[in-house]
Amino acid sequence: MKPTVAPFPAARLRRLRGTPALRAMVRETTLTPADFIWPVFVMDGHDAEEPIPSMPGVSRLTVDRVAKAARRAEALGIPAICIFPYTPQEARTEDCAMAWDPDNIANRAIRAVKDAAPGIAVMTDIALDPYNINGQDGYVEDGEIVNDRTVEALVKMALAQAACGADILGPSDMMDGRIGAMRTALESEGYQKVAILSYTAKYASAFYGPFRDAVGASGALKGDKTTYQMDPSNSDEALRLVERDLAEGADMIMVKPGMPYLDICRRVKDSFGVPTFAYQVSGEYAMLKAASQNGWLDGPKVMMESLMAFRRAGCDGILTYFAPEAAELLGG
Ligand SMILES: NCC(=O)CCC(=O)O
Repeated sequence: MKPTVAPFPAARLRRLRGTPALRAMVRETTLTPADFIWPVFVMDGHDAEEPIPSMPGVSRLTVDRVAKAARRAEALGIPAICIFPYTPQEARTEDCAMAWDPDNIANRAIRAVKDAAPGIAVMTDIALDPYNINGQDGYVEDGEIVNDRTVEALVKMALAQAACGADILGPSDMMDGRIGAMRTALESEGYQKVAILSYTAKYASAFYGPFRDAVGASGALKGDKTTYQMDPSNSDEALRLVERDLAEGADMIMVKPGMPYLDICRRVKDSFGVPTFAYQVSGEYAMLKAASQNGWLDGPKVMMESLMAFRRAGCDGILTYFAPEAAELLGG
């Protein structure tokens, strides 16, 4: 559609920007607390939290405090919370068996949230990195991240999370074939209602640094993730991945990181029209927080502007550490 514009002065585009009422009338994009998924970090212990220095305002929470956070999310109108476990280095192993232990910290948090706030959708993370001795998302054999053996482990992890009541599984590992393998296993084990929000276009990004501090992976990670996460130079490849994940049974797809990849969000939404999410990752959060703490940016304003940008780029929702703060500002 080509907009019609009369010649000046018949057309003065500033007319509709003249007052708050006129601006509200012609606003094209909306942002509400229902657009957010709130990622939270869970750690062992009771009634405690531990601030994450590289993510000002974000703390790791014990399971009981995650349950409290879920009640807060519910009160604010945030529909979903996403759980990430913190694992100390000494608890990481080569076989990653803790990943599918029904009593690992993430699975205990899923159950606690379902108990405390049954109206909230619980999303999980599926990848081996929180449990892996070398911080990689897959098993490492002779220096290589192996695909098929990793997928078998991820399926076990998915089933354990589904058994604990997870509503949305978030495979973030970028192995090939994992969506199909999980979907088949979920169907055959009676978990037909469990949704998959696939981390489909997940780029090998330097913006994940603070997250690795948060989950205890910074010291653990050996090498990088460039043999499985996407090359930041690529865009067509993201569309092939979306097509593949949808064909394998993903219900929703994600682009990650967010702000530097809004072009990908727009292409994905325009090409497929499926529920599309973006992850405003830890580094994006840290940049905005650090600049606002220094007085270089207006924190609340850049937060809201950045979140609106995701919606304008076609995203149906945003995983963001700003979720509670933004929801409060929106009057949630
Ligand atoms: N699998 C989840 C992540 O890698 C999150 C990254 C971030 O927030 O930086």
